[in-house]
Amino acid sequence: MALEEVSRRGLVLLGCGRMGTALLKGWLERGLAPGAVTVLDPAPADWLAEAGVRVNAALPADPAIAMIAVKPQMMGDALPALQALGNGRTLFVSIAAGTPIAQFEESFGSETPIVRSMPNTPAAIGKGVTAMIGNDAARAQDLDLAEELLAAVGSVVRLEREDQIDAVTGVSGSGPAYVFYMIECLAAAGEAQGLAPDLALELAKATVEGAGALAAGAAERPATLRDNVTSPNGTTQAGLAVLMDEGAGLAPLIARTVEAATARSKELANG
Ligand SMILES: NC(=O)C1=CN([C@@H]2O[C@H](COP(=O)(O)OP(=O)(O)OC[C@H]3O[C@@H](n4cnc5c(N)ncnc54)[C@H](OP(=O)(O)O)[C@@H]3O)[C@@H](O)[C@H]2O)C=CC1
Ligand SMILES: O=C(O)[C@@H]1CCC=N1
Repeated sequence: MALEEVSRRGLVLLGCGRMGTALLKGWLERGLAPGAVTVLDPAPADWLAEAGVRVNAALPADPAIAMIAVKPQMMGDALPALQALGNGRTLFVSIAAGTPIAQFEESFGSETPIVRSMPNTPAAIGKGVTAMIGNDAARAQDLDLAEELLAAVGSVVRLEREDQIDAVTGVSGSGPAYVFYMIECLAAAGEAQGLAPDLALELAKATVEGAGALAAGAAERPATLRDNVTSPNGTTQAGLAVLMDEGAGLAPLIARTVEAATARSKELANG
């Protein structure tokens, strides 16, 4: 339904880099009309015009959505292009890390409905997860529209407070990169144990894919699924003794990783 409304009224995408592309590809594949999309980007990729998307064209009069997908550091340069849509019916949806709602209200007016969200790149294949929260001007139907749009490319959670988004960024916004690195490390470790590089990578990718799908679909908690792999005094137990070491294992490492990303999100918000 959201994609129908957006196809009718239009969507402006400010910044079409890695994350903007992931979302847009997800929406186009799920039925968003390419001609309803206006991309504003200084170096747009060729596929956009080829797909029928309007590129660096005039703003539509009353688009349903103005999506902000530029780097936090580019906001000052980029936001004026959307000025004309402020304080109107257009719902602004930001995906930018570390950019508070207050900054958008300052740019576009406090009557502007704004949703701040944090998606992740698996949205490109409909497997993203996005957390979102609206400002005071965002009415129930605005939040529903944002949620439906984001739900077209994965799952959506609504936050209670804006400051939760820093930790969300540290966990799920940045999280795909941690998992990709896990794949890299698993493959490299396989190579170190004598496997050919292609085989090690194939095994690592398939293992993460399969374990992720199993965890997502199972009624059991991940700890139970882990136990199911672990035979007493077997190979997994030997491996986990290293990975679950209290001081040097994965838990403290991941805790520090998420803490650093969360701290960086807060830092970005303070300029
Ligand atoms: N990548 C990710 O996994 C995620 C990113 N985000 C957020 O999404 C936003 C975009 O990140 P990401 O896609 O990775 O970054 P990218 O650099 O890949 O994309 C940003 C795009 O904006 C363009 N741009 C720069 N200046 C302007 C301008 N004045 N007007 C319009 N477009 C402009 C850039 O063009 P050029 O390259 O030519 O400068 C680029 O194409 C960030 O705020 C980030 O925090 C959120 C969740 C996940
Ligand atoms: O690295 C970043 O700052 C962005 C936000 C979450 C993922 N990428």
